[in-house]
Amino acid sequence: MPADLNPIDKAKFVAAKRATEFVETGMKVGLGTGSTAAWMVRCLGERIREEGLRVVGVPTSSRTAELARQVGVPITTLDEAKWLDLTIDGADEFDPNLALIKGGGAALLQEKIVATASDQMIVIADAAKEVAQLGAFPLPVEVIPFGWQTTKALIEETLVSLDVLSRECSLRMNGAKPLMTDESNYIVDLHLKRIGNPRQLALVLNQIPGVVENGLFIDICDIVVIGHGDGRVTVRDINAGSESDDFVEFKPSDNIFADME
Ligand SMILES: O=C(CO)[C@H](O)[C@H](O)COP(=O)(O)O
Repeated sequence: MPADLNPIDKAKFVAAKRATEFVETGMKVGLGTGSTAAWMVRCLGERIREEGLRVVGVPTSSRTAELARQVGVPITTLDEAKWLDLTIDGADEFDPNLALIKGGGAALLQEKIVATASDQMIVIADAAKEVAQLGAFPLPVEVIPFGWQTTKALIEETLVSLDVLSRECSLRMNGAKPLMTDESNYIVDLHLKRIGNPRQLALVLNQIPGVVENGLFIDICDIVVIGHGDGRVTVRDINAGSESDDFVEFKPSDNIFADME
């Protein structure tokens, strides 16, 4: 077991742990992807073992599916579950309206499908992910491999016309080869100026032939749980217009690190 976590991982852990308190027995839960979502899956596994919580998860990536199996979270497919009570996922950036940039872990397509098929989406993030305006984090766009260079050129043309392009878009690589998503697509990362109108950009991008989905999540996230390195957690609910702070005890059990050994 790691002796201790660095402040960022601690912040991710406490956000994840606090968010799992929203999960009740009998729920169908979308399981996000990424390092913060991985803590949430581990914390859910712990609640299943220790409290007998009964849930079924729908993973948003093959990586999350593997972790869920390892830590004892039962999983099913979205087609089987059809509609979910809750999705808990990480984000690369969130703004004051809880618009998000996601896809740093290349799972944005399944993440958007699963979150949209949920009554509620909770984002878990360390405080560094909060921004006044989206756009510092490169915006991931999933494209089909066929003609990807043409698609990329069309994306850049569109970004120039909207005056948001900062520099040339890049194809995400995995070593010497293009990174392949779980759906066998590519990811093009868009390097942008700050995004003035994320809703417009999301719509325009998805109209370009070859684009499968973009990493802007607009009007999908309901609650953000923000973790801080000292164990403080802020819960912001956009629909209720509320915000509250509390502390989550940082006491991960030895078991929770089992999959990391
Ligand atoms: O969108 C995602 C994966 O596609 C992740 O949720 C996002 O990249 C945040 O990851 P992390 O929690 O590791 O910072």
